[in-house]
Amino acid sequence: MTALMLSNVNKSFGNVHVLKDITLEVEEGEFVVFVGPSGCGKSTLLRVIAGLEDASSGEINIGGQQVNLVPPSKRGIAMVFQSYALYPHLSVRGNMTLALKQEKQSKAMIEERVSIASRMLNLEPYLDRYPSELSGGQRQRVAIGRAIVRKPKLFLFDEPLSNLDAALRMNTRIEIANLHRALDASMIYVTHDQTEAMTLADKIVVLRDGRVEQIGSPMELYNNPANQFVAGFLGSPSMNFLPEGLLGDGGQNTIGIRPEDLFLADDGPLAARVSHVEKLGGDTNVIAKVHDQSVTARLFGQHAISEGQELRFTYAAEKAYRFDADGQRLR
Ligand SMILES: Nc1ncnc2c1ncn2[C@@H]1O[C@H](COP(=O)(O)OP(=O)(O)OP(=O)(O)O)[C@@H](O)[C@H]1O
Repeated sequence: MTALMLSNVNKSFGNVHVLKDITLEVEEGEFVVFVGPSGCGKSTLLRVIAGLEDASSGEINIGGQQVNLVPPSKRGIAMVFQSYALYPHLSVRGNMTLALKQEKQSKAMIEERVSIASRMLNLEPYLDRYPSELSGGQRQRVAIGRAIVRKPKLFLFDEPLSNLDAALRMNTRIEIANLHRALDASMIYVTHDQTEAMTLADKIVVLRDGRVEQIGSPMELYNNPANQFVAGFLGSPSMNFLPEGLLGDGGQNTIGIRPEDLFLADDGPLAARVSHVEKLGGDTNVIAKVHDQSVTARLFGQHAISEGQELRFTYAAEKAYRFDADGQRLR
């Protein structure tokens, strides 16, 4: 069954058209990530799905039911916000049980659900603490616990990890992946962070300026981007784009080469002058100028390369992407 279906959803604030004809599906049990640059409409789309904003037109279907006119609390969804949005005057247990109490669920059922969720999230020692007595990571786990106990048909996460430091982000990312596996729930997750998108998603939806640019599995999008925007958006460091003319091919198109597909070669076609080197230990990122174009090469291992050095790079022809003047992929 389909957990969520959006058909031609539009949203305008006054005369600002923010979401443009969004059509997509989330299958039951699927983990779908929305990515895109700041302001492209990710949060607005999530809020329209949750019912916190009304769609201006189009249809929203959750678990087989059209929900355009159904209030948020009746949509069978639970949302986890970046800001956690916990009630400061309620304990962890109080925060986790509030919605169930409001739904007048039985005491035994509430106990059982809190017990299962707090065990899953390692929150058992903290049930009687208040949010102010918890770390950022613990607060985020409470916010997730509060969503889990409601057994929603669909989980919505709005940049849940962006307030955490790098190490905690990684741990929490792994916890969310484990949680998804354990709950077998349908989840939609908004993020800026492409590592989160690539590692968590069954399916990524790339948005740009309120439109869907491409939908696919992380590897489909990485290996087969439909256009220059998607090619440049996924991958870190980003894909290099060079005018075809620079590579001696004479055409007017743009050639895309990923940093990991550039290699040092004395007779390589790309003559470059190194402008910056990032030594990461396992890898070395070399940022260099080819004529006036900046390119980044990600070389495996450690290299004695320094600023100002002249190098030549090569690449395998089958690893090069071609885009026309409008940024559409040429095959
Ligand atoms: N209530 C509102 N009234 C008017 N414009 C709004 C409102 N909410 C959002 N917008 C506009 O809609 C666009 C999309 O905003 P949204 O917050 O959905 O983007 P986003 O992709 O989530 O961005 P970010 O990654 O920066 O959080 C922006 O141009 C924003 O200014």
